[in-house]
Amino acid sequence: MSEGYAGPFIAAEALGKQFGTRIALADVTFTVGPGEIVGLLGPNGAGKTTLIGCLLGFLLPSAGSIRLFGETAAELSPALRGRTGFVPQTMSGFGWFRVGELITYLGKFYAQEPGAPPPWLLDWAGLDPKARVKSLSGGQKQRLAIVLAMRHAPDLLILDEPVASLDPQARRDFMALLTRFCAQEGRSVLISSHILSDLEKIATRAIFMRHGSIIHDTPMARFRTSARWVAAPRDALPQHVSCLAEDRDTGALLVDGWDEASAAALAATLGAAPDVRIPDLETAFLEMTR
Ligand SMILES: Nc1ncnc2c1ncn2[C@@H]1O[C@H](COP(=O)(O)OP(=O)(O)OP(=O)(O)O)[C@@H](O)[C@H]1O
Repeated sequence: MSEGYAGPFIAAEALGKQFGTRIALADVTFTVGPGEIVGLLGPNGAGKTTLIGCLLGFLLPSAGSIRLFGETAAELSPALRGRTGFVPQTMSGFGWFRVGELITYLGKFYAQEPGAPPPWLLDWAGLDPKARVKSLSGGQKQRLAIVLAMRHAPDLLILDEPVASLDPQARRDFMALLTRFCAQEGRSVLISSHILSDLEKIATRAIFMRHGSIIHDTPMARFRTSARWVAAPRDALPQHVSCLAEDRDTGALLVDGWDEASAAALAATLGAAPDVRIPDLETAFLEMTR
């Protein structure tokens, strides 16, 4: 990132990825700016891990481009790599290292060696620095992966299903920790998770993926104020309201762009006030990605 760079931290443009004939990503375009906590939502096989792989330069795009801090992701300079942190789905390897040794050892790979992790991060993780990595439980290994990704105070943190093996208390504490991390001016998070109640609390934006494509990208503030379940026929919706999905059980429509004017217009069309409900992220997700 050149001095004074003020663009998005992540910029994907018409990104595509194929494995042989299998299309894992198709025409994915989005940006993530400073200060955003972006939740990446999608059912199994939607392409989240592939997208993260392209972001980290582990996978090369088959089409389009993906840039971090303005530079091609796969050719990121060591200095910019040091401004990112990554938490994988599972941490493997390094079994014979002791926790403290591994933290010190991996610090040596940075362009500028970071100091020891901040005490609040180590307190959260609660790991014995003398314990062998191979002796840690799945949840403890995940805490270690989080310490390793955050120890150098990266500007951009990318997390692929980071909380699946954390217990409820550790998960809750981690979500608070992420919010605290982003409160530092200008830091960003891209987090893929199936625990939508967590994302609902901390994300500032949600990107919904299905079959390798983005099907909806919304600020959470907009989702809260203008996404609604509305009991009405599709052709009765006011023009400025778009339909995102239909609840197969009740027939209600999930709409975006709902406001007071929509309610008045629809009531006039139907001759009665429609039944309108506020969606949660999980039910919206289930109907949109079905
Ligand atoms: N190395 C690979 N070779 C072939 N196909 C692959 C490879 N990696 C991923 N895929 C395919 O690409 C698609 C997207 O997979 P991906 O792992 O990105 O999904 P995901 O959204 O992360 O899923 P999950 O929630 O289960 O982790 C799937 O159809 C998957 O089978």
